[in-house]
Amino acid sequence: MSADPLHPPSPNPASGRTTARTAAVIPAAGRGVRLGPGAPKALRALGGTPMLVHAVRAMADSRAVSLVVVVAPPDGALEVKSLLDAHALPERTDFVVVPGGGSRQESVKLGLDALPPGYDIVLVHDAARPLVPVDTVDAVIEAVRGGAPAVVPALPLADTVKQVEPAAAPGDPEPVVATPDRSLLRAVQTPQGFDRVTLVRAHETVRDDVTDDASMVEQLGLTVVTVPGHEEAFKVTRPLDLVLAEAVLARRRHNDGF
Ligand SMILES: Nc1ccn([C@@H]2O[C@H](COP(=O)(O)OP(=O)(O)OP(=O)(O)O)[C@@H](O)[C@H]2O)c(=O)n1
Ligand SMILES: C[C@](O)(CO)[C@H](O)COP(=O)(O)O
Repeated sequence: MSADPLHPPSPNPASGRTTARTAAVIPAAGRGVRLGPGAPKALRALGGTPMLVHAVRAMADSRAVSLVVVVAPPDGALEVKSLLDAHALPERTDFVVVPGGGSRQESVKLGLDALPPGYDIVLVHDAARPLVPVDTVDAVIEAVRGGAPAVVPALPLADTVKQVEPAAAPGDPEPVVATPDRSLLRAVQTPQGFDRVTLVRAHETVRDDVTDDASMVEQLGLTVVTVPGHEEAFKVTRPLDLVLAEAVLARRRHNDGF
């Protein structure tokens, strides 16, 4: 049968397959240098529970997610395994823990390598985004099921953005060279969702250091699309973020009657 030019084959093998199985990879091997001294960031407490446990629950809360691969600090896989065993997690979800690498990108690749066959859709979610709502997770999965090979949750920017040149000497002011059109800029979050074949190809092909997985798919020349992100999916990066995360969690618990 010859190819139909009006209906080319979908670039996404998971397209339209509402039964496609979904796994989440959670890179959690970072130190959290910007958060300040202490345990590895993913293991620090938020509302008395390690941030990583919140992030794992956020993925497992989606009924579509049946496997979560946690990428632990390189020497902390056993500790992370015990931690997950000690916390109540949904029984319908399987968990795998693997040691991570020296960069986020390496850690995600190690998580992908540990994925068993049979999962066509893969989410990549930062342990450092413990409060992402399940509706955001499900919106990402739906968009991948709908045919997009790569999907990112995104929010408009609240601040005006300036492009600068490096300062002439440390401590000197940086000259502003441009003010990009803010209406066309987005801050992207996780989970980012992918058809598995595309994500594996991106990690095998792209050698540049990048800060998110979607940009690797962009480098393959494929289209990445956005779905609405959520303010509560923010990344705990600096100390003030942890204060905000505690406040958001306390409000949720109050609203839920805990
Ligand atoms: N070698 C690394 C580095 C980062 N990550 C993970 O990637 C996510 C990205 O969040 P980020 O705030 O960049 O985490 P850190 O790298 O830990 O932060 P910092 O740069 O402040 O050390 C985190 O869940 C982090 O654990 C990882 O799995 N492996
Ligand atoms: C993946 C990410 O969270 C999307 O916003 C972000 O790029 C991670 O960047 P970081 O420099 O590792 O914090």
